[in-house]
Amino acid sequence: KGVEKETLPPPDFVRLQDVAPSIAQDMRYAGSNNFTGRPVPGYAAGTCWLRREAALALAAVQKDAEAEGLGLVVFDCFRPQRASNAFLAWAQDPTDQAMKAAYYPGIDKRVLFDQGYIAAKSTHSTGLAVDLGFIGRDFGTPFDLFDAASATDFQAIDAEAKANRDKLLSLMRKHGFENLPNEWWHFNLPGAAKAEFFDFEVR
Ligand SMILES: C[C@@H](N)C(=O)N[C@H](C)C(=O)O
Ligand SMILES: [Zn+2]
Repeated sequence: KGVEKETLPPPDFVRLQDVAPSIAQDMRYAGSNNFTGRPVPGYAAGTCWLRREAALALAAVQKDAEAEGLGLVVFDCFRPQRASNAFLAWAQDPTDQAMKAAYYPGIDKRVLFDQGYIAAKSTHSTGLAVDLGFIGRDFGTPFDLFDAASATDFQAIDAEAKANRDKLLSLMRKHGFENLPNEWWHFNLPGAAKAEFFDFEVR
């Protein structure tokens, strides 16, 4: 399917804040604390927008997490197509290595797309995908560390980090999400790859 050029969120998109206000939001692409080192085009604000079904499923995950003394924090939600386009341009610019040490120390940025760490047409642009963790918990690697150690079932991490990955995976699966195996933080609802893609600005 093509990308819908919308200026406003479609009616079946909601702000996560309106559905699950206790979920923390640390929307990394709206600021400079991300692998590009600067705010990403399309994120005018650090607001988590999702399709209603994804937001409701995430609210159910949060309820279960809170019952175990945990709290979710989201790092990315809906991602406008123009942001993915900017990621592609960034990956093709070898002169910009400002964030290499922090985000892709062992890999050439030009192969990040081929190796599946970033998608040219991302499920995030359907509003059915989310990047997240638990507040204050160690997952063995930081969000968006593009490295083999970020694979969800990577074994050579300490027991506490492994337990946190396993707990996040089981809670997300319980409420219908699928995980991207090479990134412990990335989840989407089934069918996201074939859903409609959007390009409205995040405000
Ligand atoms: C870039 C990372 N946070 C991510 O979401 N990766 C997947 C593959 C995507 O871009 O859809
Ligand atoms: Zn993601």
